Amino acid sequence: MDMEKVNSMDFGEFVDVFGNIIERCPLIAAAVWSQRPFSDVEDLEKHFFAFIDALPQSGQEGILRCHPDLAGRELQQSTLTAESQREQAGAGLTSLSAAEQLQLAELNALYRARFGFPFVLAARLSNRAAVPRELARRLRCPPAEELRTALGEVKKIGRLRLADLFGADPARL
Ligand SMILES: NC(=O)N[C@H]1NC(=O)NC1=O
Repeated sequence: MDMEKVNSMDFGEFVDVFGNIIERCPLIAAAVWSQRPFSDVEDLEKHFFAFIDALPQSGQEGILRCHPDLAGRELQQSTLTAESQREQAGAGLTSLSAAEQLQLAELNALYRARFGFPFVLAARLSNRAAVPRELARRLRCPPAEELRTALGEVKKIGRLRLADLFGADPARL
């Protein structure tokens, strides 16, 4: 895909293609469409991120709440989005032992109880051993810092998804 094609997309097509750059938040793609034309992928990405940054805290927490748990119920029930399924599988989270699943479920529940939103991590940059370690570490962070960290992970996920669509190297975005 190239930018000329993106800039010529009508609203419906744009939201179909970019609606899940931020997990289950097509509203963000809908808002970004109004800001076309985009000069390059980096510029497009900036608009997604600026929308997130401009939200009040309740909206930012809402974005986090749109994310499925890592190795959670939706993975078990095969109701994840295609992108999330691929990311979680890539990190080995679809082949956890029963004990690993239980450990992650307990940590996910503790995290949600403490912060009021699910634990979000760019699974493609992690692996099945690192996920529970990172979760346990972030559980001890102050809430304001944790919100910033979690939104940073949302952006990493978005950057990787954009890079997939454009066949780009995410490090160069
Ligand atoms: N909870 C959570 O981090 N979920 C997200 N992470 C990721 O890489 N894909 C997701 O859906």
